[in-house]
Amino acid sequence: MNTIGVLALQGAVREHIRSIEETGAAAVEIKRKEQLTQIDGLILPGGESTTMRRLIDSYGFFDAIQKFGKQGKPVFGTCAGLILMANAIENQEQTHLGLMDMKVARNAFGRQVASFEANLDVNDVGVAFNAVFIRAPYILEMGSDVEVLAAYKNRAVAARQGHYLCTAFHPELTDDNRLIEYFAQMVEQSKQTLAF
Ligand SMILES: NC(=O)CC[C@H](N)C(=O)O
Repeated sequence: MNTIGVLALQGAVREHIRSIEETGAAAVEIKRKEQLTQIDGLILPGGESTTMRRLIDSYGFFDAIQKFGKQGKPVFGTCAGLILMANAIENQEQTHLGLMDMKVARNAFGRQVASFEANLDVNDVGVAFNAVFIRAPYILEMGSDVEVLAAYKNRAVAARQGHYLCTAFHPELTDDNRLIEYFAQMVEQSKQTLAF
């Protein structure tokens, strides 16, 4: 059985744990970096990216997560997790894990529409997702290795780069598990590849 961890320093952890379990994979809350060796894929949840970054540093996760990704193990960032994965952030000098070749804008849909839901199709995954956006970022620019999977009002809001996946919205807040199932398949494929 595959085991998927959720970085459990801050943010929407419990909802991800539930959705992972519903795919049939084992779910673990990751609170110490040593636990990363026990999982096959990692989710970086939504929350507040600057707070999460502070906690990543204080618990010594920074190098450990980068190493996890460089080993070819899948990582899925939702909302603040997407910001953590980007290698550039608009109007901000500090970047975080830099796993994906993309520049993101934070709180990008503006104050009036801080939270909203939209009906989205996600390439490779399915149609008619009820996507929940909460003070969401979007992807402004990306390298040629990054494939946009979904857009809202012409803004890229879901993308994949090899074994890295990100969404600006929160799939864990609905009971539509197609995105987490897609990630679980990425985890299964990488496990088979890495075994050889
Ligand atoms: N729902 C979310 O994860 C919001 C992300 C938050 N606006 C940030 O910049 O980190």
